[in-house]
Amino acid sequence: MKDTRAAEAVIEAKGLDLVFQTGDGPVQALKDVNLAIGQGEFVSFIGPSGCGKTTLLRVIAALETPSAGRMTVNGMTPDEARRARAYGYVFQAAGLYPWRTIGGNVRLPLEIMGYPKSEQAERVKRVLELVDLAGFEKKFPWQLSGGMQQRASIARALAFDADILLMDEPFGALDEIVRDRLNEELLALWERTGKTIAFVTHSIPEAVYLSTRIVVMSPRPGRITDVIESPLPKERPLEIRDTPEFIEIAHRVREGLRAGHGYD
Ligand SMILES: Nc1ncnc2c1ncn2[C@@H]1O[C@H](COP(=O)(O)OP(=O)(O)OP(=O)(O)O)[C@@H](O)[C@H]1O
Repeated sequence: MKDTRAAEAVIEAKGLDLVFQTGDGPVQALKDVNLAIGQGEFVSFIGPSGCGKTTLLRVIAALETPSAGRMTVNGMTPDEARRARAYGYVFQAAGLYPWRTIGGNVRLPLEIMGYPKSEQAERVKRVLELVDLAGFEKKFPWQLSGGMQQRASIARALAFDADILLMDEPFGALDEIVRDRLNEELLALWERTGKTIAFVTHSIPEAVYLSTRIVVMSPRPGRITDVIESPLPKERPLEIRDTPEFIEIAHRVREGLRAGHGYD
């Protein structure tokens, strides 16, 4: 599939293959993945379990090494990009350290990276405000709801102000109402900051609501089967999900999932 964004791509995969050697033989987690993500895009990856969504995100983050092909992040290798602090990573579970306060958790990457103390404090304050957690700095994770903990983990990923945010099913474990709210907040944050976001989800409505582009993947071998552009405006109240345009894109995503081996 030809991609016109290649020229200004911040994340670019070319002919990417990744094979895991397991006790049961080789597993082709990614096969011939070609994709270019442009500056400021919000790209979701959707597909059934085992289609390689997490593996692809992990390749971007230098946590997995491809068997063939090439991944570049800001024109660098993923490992160079990691060292250049090109991205923040948000996992499915909030993964906060229970013995550290919310502020202490958000500050951790800044401590590791050796930011001066005064700048640490200033950044922690700013990102907690950004995710609407001002005033919760001294609380411990167990004193916060699941949704608030996930917001704290987003704040932690934002703390060093990377241009790229990698998010692996960050809201998968939350109930629908909390998830709706965090979806709205994430969109507002994306609009305010202009970051490039790569987002893994199992949810069709979530993918359609959030994304400028939806990448549909299929398993065995893990590959991209469809890429759907969203014509929805940047400004998206939750009610947009009832519009014919939204329903039409959701339908196309569902069809894409079906064509690539059934989702339901
Ligand atoms: N470290 C590993 N060793 C061996 N096989 C692995 C490893 N990591 C992933 N796999 C396999 O690679 C394939 C893709 O896995 P991946 O976790 O990327 O899929 P996914 O689309 O994110 O799935 P899910 O939606 O369940 O999280 C699966 O078959 C998985 O079992």
